[in-house]
Amino acid sequence: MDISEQLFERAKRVLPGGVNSPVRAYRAVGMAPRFITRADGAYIYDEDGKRYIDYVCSWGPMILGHNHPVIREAVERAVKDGLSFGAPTRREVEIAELMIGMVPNIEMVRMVNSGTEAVMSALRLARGATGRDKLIKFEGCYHGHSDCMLVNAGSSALAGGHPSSAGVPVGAARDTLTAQFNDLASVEALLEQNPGQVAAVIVEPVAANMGVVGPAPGFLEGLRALCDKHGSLLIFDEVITGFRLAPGGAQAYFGVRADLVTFGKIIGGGMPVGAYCGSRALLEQVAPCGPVYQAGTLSGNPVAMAAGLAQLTYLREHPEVYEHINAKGAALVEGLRQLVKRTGAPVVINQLGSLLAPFFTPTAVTTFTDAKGSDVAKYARYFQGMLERGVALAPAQFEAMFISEAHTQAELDATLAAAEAVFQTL
Ligand SMILES: Cc1ncc(COP(=O)(O)O)c(C=O)c1O
Ligand SMILES: N[C@H](C=O)CCC(=O)O
Repeated sequence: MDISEQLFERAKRVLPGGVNSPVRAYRAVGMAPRFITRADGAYIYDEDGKRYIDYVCSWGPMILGHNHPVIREAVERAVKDGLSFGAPTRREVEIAELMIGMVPNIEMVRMVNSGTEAVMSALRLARGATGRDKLIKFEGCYHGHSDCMLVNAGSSALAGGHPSSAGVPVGAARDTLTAQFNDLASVEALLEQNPGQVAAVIVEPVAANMGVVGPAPGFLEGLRALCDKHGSLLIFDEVITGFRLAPGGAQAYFGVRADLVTFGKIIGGGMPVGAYCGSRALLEQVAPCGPVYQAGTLSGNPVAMAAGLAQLTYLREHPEVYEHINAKGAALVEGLRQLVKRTGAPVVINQLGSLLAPFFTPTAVTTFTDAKGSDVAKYARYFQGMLERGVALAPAQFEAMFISEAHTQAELDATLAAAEAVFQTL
């Protein structure tokens, strides 16, 4: 047993499944997880001294690569002033101003500690503001683990076989209606069957927890129109797409306005942060201004704000980052598609900007049904082969690959060389 395997055995005695988040247990790829000691640039290093090109990027936050000096130094400076005050700070104002300046259609920001909290709070706000209880989400989209969102969810909930979790009271899930991603008619039908009752439609503008599936032309615009027609709020869950597709996120990238937007990941620079944002009229319904209660002991934590502020400031001052990561996404997908042609491997690769996912299926993947129909056992073999060759992909089919500013042509070439070898074995 190598050191990671030994640590995993120890971990399983004290942590459920040996981990603090299910996907990390590598169950979907049938092996023991790597235990990571450090990360730098495009690489992560494990307890056994092995180095991997990292396409997990902490599930998205590390858009500039790991251990970026600008963020590390901001955190080091912040730590010297104390770890938490439970009181307002200048940095919270600065990061909110920065986000409002970069993202269209948001006038106010409330900081929380995770993407889950951001979505849970945005949904409460939507229900409070509209006086309606029902919500529409999409099968295979993941919005964190609040009760009402663990209904037909994606990500590890799907990979682990529990898209609708045990422990969610019937009452908490009853008002969550499920539609199909890229199928406007399924949304329209639910809105018509529940007239005047749907508080919000929540969507990942790019579905990135069923692998990666982009919105079909007109899908997001159609959701906007349906929400307007039925008086429901449109929530973009931009925990993955926010500050990744573009500085203004999916709203800017696709030119569609959302009423509420949730963020996480990138806005924390690697620290635990989430936020929900929208118009002044909506956000002023939140306590202490309005009747929708939401609070947090560590919300707006000064160290987390320093990391997020440093990362977002860097992104605002270096918009070329987006050209770079999107071009690298396009180059990687092009290289992989050529390999698919050459080797005849039955693989479809979806890509939007710096988000990618391979599906082991011969036909296009544009819906959740298509994604679910791909060969997950083959994905597991692909993952294992790539890891052996020093490339760390998401350890489950229903996740995204993330490209950072730190990935260079050398890493892309090494990734393609590894993929060529692995495709031949599948
Ligand atoms: C789109 C989306 N929303 C919400 C979440 C929940 O965020 P967190 O894991 O920070 O709670 C995630 C990821 O986990 C996500 O990908
Ligand atoms: N798909 C999830 C977030 O985007 C993966 C992170 C996790 O569940 O630990």
